[in-house]
Amino acid sequence: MRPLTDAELAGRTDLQHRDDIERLVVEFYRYAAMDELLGPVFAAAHVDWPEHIATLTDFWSWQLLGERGYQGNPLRAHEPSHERTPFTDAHFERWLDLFTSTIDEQFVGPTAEMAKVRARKMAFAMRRLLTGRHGDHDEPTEPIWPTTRAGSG
Ligand code: HEM
Repeated sequence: MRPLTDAELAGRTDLQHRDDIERLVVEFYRYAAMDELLGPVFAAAHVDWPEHIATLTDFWSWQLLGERGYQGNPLRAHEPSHERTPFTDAHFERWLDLFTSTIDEQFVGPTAEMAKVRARKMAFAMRRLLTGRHGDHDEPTEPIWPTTRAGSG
């Protein structure tokens, strides 16, 4: 990713609406799909991009804006299978690097900060659950997702 110009930095806003979340998701997967490490994972999964982008927009709109809508099971979606070898630490690190730098490139503000914190917690928790390892000492050990759905209680 190239360094941002002053004009680009000045033009950033926070993640406020579903449209912003969708833009984040689109930009993130643009980088992820082209990435030398992550790209082959998505290619091997034969990802239906319009559907995946809609699902991930639902997921992050739930996480960051509290909107209902996401119906999936993220952990199951990342389990190794006969078609997919397990993700390594390098995959998780790259995923997090790209997600964080996409946010910094496009957005600034409290929700953008929360997105980075949530992504980091979820990536470490997901890694721990999928690999059975306990990971770094300073990483969170609380449940992977907020246990209540937005609007459920
Ligand atoms: C090692 C890093 C990661 C890789 C390589 C990866 C890759 C994938 C792939 C291949 C899918 C399935 C797409 C499809 O079949 O359409 C998927 C789904 C998904 N991923 Fe990841 N992912 C990673 C980390 C994460 C993290 C850390 C999060 C959450 C913060 C996340 C959130 C999701 C969600 C919500 C789905 C959709 C699940 C559903 O179907 O409901 N991923 N990911």
